[in-house]
Amino acid sequence: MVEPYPTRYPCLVFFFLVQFTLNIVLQHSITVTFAAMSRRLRAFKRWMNSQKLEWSSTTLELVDNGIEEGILVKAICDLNEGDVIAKIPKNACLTIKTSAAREMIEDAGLAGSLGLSVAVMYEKSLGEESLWSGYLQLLPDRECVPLVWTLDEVDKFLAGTELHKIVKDDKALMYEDWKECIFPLIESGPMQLDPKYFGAEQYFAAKSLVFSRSFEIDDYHGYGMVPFADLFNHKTGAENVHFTSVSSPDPSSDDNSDVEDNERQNNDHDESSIEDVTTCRSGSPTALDQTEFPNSNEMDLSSNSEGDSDSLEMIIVKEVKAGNEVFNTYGSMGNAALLHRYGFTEPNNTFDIVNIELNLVLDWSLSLFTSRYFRARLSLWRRIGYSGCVSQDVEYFEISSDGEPQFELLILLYIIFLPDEVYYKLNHTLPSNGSINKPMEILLLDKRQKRIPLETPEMAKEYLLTDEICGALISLADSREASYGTNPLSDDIMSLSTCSMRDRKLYHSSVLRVRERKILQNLRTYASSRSHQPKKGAIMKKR
Ligand SMILES: C[S@@+](CC[C@H](N)C(=O)[O-])C[C@H]1O[C@@H](n2cnc3c(N)ncnc32)[C@H](O)[C@@H]1O
Repeated sequence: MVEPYPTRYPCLVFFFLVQFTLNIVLQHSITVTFAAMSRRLRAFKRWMNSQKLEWSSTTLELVDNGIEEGILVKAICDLNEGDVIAKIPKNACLTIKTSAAREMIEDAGLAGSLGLSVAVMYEKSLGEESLWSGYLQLLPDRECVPLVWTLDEVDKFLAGTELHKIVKDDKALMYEDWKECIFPLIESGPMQLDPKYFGAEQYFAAKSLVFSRSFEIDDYHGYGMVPFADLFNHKTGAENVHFTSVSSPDPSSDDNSDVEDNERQNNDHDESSIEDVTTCRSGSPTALDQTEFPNSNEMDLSSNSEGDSDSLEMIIVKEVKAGNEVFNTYGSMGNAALLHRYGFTEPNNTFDIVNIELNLVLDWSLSLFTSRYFRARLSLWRRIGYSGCVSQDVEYFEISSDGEPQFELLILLYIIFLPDEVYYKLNHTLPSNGSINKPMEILLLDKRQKRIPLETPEMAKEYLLTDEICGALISLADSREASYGTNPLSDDIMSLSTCSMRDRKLYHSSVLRVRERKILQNLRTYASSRSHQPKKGAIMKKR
């Protein structure tokens, strides 16, 4: 007879019972978690109403994917260019000026991202009492940017990448800021701050939110946290909304408004990075401490000056079909900059770059030339008017995602390889100071029996890429690659393919590492395809 239950296997019954109960508990806890998620969204919506923050819930859907993945914004119906999708009163933005800690922050002389971080910490410390509690409860405690990783994680995940040193410097500099500016406020400030909310760790957490979510509002408010506007995710070069803090009398009648916005945004970038130094591209990360507010958030948040200049507007700049996510752009950034500031990367980011430090060029040159020789050639390069990019006192050259080296590096290598007679001739004919009009024509003098078109760097490149220089580029790529350790790129690619995106630190640092190593591979291909000799560095007698 078959027994109704397999009582002969009591252990098995027990096992099934435990598993059944566990499943119910697990399902319940998942439901509870997501219920809590939508609760936080409901609370936020109520808060927006209380602040007269206008948006249409029949046009846009706010989707809560949980603490890890956060919120995203979807279009419920087709959205067309020019549609205003939100109107945000400036008073609803959390800034130094609007915070209850304004007096303390201003009296302590704190401004910029440091002051705004203190405002965020203060409002968080007020809990339900804060005017922004309905907004703050929606935000993660911190953004998962490398700044808030432990030092061990920074070493483990970022070794060799463009971010390794920068993040370590960030952490040290920001700790100094905290000690110098915030610790005294806890000790003897006017507001009896609770140390539990104002420690170094809380400061780093607030700073991660400020860097990843703040926007420039206007001259009076400066940068601030802009509720609702900060819910849009980023997509490089494919944004749907614009957001600008520039007030124009009537945006619809201002034909130049787009141009002006773009110019302002570019200026924002210039202020905060090294782009103005040379022809450096935009993918390079800079220490957060130096960048102040890297997020120029290019969404169109225009001051509405028709009747109420106290509000900001978000406008659709590229149509969105119903059901699709509505994206913003945080700017044109490589993965190092994206990971640094926002804690994520994009798989095929064309703004990716790798840097070759001038020191690496020096190290390579010492295998062929004396240090005196290198310094003399470097000095000629500078006298002609060239320099690399500079960040935190480090001079470097960028290699773009397709492996193309920065023009200034090619010139430096060209000068290093100039035959002595040409070098001496050049050195003596050049004025000792003052600018040189046509440096390329001077440089390529020895090659100019026939006319060489030098109107653009592109034209000149063909003449600069000698076999020696191509060999040097390959050697430099090899030296830069050594910083990633001894495992081959294929190992990194394999581990990335098996890594879950939910493991954010590992996943995004792996994307960064693989992309950088592929750029170095592209640099080798770039050099090999232009050289006529078998590659593997230039073998020369030491001069
Ligand atoms: C201004 S918030 C955007 C809204 C955010 N998703 C939320 O939950 O509120 C910026 C953060 O969103 C996330 N994010 C934005 N765009 C992303 C993307 N393309 N891929 C992955 N994460 C993204 C990152 O964590 C980033 O620091």
